Amino acid sequence: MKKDKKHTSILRFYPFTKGLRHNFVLALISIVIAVFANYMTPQVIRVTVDSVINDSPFNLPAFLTGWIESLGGRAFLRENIVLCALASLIFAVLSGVSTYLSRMNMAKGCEGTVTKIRDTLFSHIQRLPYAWHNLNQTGDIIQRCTQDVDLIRNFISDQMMELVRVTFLIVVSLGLMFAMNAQLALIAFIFIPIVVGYSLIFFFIVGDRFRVADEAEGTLTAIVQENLTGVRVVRAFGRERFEKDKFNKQNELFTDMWVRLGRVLGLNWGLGDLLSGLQVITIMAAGIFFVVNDSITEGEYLAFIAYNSMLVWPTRSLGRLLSELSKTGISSKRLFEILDAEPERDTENPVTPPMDRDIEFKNVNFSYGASGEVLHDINFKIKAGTTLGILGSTGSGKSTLTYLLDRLYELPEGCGEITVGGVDIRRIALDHLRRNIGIVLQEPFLFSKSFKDSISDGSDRHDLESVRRYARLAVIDDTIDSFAEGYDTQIGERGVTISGGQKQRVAIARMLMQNTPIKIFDDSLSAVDMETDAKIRESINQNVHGTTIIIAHRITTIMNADQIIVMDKGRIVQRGTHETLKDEDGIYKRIYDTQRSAT
Ligand SMILES: Nc1ncnc2c1ncn2[C@@H]1O[C@H](COP(=O)(O)OP(=O)(O)OP(=O)(O)O)[C@@H](O)[C@H]1O
Repeated sequence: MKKDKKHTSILRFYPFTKGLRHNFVLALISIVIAVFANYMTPQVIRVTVDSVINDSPFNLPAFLTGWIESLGGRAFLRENIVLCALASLIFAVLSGVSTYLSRMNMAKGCEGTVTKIRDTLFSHIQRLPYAWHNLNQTGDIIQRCTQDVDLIRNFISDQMMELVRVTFLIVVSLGLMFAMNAQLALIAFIFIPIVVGYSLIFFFIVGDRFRVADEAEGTLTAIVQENLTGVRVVRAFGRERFEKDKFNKQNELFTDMWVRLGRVLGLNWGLGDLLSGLQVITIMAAGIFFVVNDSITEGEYLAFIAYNSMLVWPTRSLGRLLSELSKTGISSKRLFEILDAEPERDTENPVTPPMDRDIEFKNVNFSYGASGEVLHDINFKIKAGTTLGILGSTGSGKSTLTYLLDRLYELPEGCGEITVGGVDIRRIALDHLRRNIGIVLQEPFLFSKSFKDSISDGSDRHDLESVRRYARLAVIDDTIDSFAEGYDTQIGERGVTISGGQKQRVAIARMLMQNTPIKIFDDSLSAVDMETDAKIRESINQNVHGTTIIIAHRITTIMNADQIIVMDKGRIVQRGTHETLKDEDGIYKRIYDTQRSAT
């Protein structure tokens, strides 16, 4: 995947919060109220100890002192000491309710935002070019869409709120401590820049190690995914041991990365705890010294210790949050590497011409990149409604012709032209182009659905009878009926396993049902026996209309085509009909003779 050189900040996710920002604001307000309520309890203790139990004057804002005096002052509170406990209870309830409201609003805002991120990622991936998918490992993409999105979710739901809360806690704690005793507060404060400073150093070290660990995990996921997808090849070639070794090696590398990351995190937390412990002991000892010297009252000392413990925890959290933030930064960068990838686009003012017209390749040259040209000077025309057969050795460029026609790969300007009805396909709306071209691949992919849904592609427009009609054309009807649940039989992971040839025939039925004016069979009869191959071709010839391209290695599959081209090393080396080519010296005749003598 192309590495993003730009500074990618988590702030780039801000647009995804649209429509949910009120939830974040409410969560923020609730958190501030909760912090305020938390901080009031030590004040209640201080006033109770110093001014209700002892005789110090009420050190409170004027309006509160006035209100207490109007009730009857110290004497009234001593008689009704339960009121002091009630005040604590009110603040505890206020804190609980506000915490609940902040969590609830945060969950709404966060889950809504993450849902949008996931939706955007998924639909963006749908629109990314086929070439992008070929270049990037599926496992790594899955890992980014799950694990990295989860880290963003953690950031929004926990870290972001925590950052606000912790900053607010630190500011309020320090404010109250400075108001009570500036010297003692200064001692408490000195530790903060030290903890935050060393956390910043870890922020960069952790970020780097996390990136390496995350990439290693992406590779590990890709190995598992490849192994599961290619399970048949693994078994058939006895590659289990090789695959296991490959997995173990990557697993060890991945473990090693996390152990190294854990070591740094452990050091970070350990050092942080040590510093926090030192700070608490220092404040306790200094506080006692201040009480003995009458610089602060006992109530103030108790409140001070309470505020200091409230300060220690957020300061530690700030350090932890900074190291977590560096992980989030890496994850957001990895997600934006996907989101910034250029999707497939139509040209300006795309056209939607009729597609049941002649197809023409004119002077087409093509390469997949640095690997050299795979198509050289390709010229041919398929008259509308006729069939073109393509024969050629492996790697001669047959499939590339169909990729270009379907614009799975774009033919660059200056590399020739492909037209349908005289219109350059680069000007045709992609959606229109692909809706009008049906392709069956050699190894078709079938989703885990019933036979009926696989053939009708889940569309409700088709009843069983019409599905059956296309299954018959693809000579798969009898096979489907032989399953106990017939057309409702589930195929794939949760259902029956069908053979390669059966898969090809289901895919052919699916394509025929789409009834596209252009149909491509890319070596899609390779896994069926010759007799079935003949039956399928026969039924298609008689019942299906439109322009057809058949790529095959078997002469019998293409021999009835209106014209045949023979490809070799990216060039058309022969063209004609079966009748002309079978007698012409060249690849076609050689293959024909070989295959004829083998039957
Ligand atoms: N996505 C790709 N990236 C780079 N090179 C590719 C890509 N796809 C195919 N090629 C190369 O292009 C050449 C033509 O491949 P293509 O699949 O078109 O051949 P083919 O004639 O269809 O082969 P086969 O009969 O084996 O399916 C081959 O050398 C192949 O390695």
